[in-house]
Amino acid sequence: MISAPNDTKDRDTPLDDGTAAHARGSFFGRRKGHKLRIHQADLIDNLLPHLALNIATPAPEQLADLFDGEPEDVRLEIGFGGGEHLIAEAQAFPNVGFLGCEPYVNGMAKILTQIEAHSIGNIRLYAGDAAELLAWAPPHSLARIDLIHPDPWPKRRHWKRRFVQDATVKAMARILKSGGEFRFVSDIDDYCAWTLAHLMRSSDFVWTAERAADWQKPWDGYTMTRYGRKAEREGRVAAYLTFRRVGKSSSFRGNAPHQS
Ligand SMILES: C[S@@+](CC[C@H](N)C(=O)[O-])C[C@H]1O[C@@H](n2cnc3c(N)ncnc32)[C@H](O)[C@@H]1O
Repeated sequence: MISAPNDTKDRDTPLDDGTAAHARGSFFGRRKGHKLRIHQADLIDNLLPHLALNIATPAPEQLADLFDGEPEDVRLEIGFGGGEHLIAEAQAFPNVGFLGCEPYVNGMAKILTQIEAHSIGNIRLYAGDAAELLAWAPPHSLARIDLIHPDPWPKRRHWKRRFVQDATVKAMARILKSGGEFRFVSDIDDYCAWTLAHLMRSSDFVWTAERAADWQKPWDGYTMTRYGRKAEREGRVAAYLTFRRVGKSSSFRGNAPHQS
């Protein structure tokens, strides 16, 4: 069964500092687009259940246990869209386990097609709101979180819909290992400034850039996504921001079931 996005009102959440409130409302986009082709619908029905995370049950102590073999690290990509970047990373790093989160069913169908075509074994999927996944994952369990061209919500009255909020920054800090990375890409200047402001006022992260080239150029081996290509075509330049998780989180001690 596909693990449906949970209604967090009806279950205990590990966090009570605002992340739960955000989890009730972090996804504002479309869940469905054009009708799926027959094979895509078949993959949703028959392949996705084998790869889907079931966040209604507690997370394993080690996220590596979700994968065959012993991945050396586990990473998460939030809102992978058509999955171009996630597929390329999973192929480039076969010893890493990847969690991909995307509520848009047509994106999920696209990535399943690629997973099947290339027999990729190191991706697990969640077809819901990433804030729920952040609340589910055990502390210090991820080496990296990627957020690539998130929905920009440019109007001021919609800023609260942006994925980057103080609560999600805290939630990411909780589950990233010390030294782990949060990578953010956007071609919307205002969202980049917003993200810098949110991450820099968190004592859990430092921005790693030392020179302009560090945020003006993509990382080595970076695979451009559909939205990245669209931005380039339309003349918008993306920024590539890397934040490193520093120290150990203390904000969540005492109220998280998964304590290290
Ligand atoms: C602008 S698209 C970018 C897709 C892809 N990363 C790319 O660069 O082509 C943003 C994606 O984030 C997904 N998204 C939005 N809110 C989300 C959330 N709360 N959790 C997970 N994914 C989300 C949307 O469904 C959409 O596919």
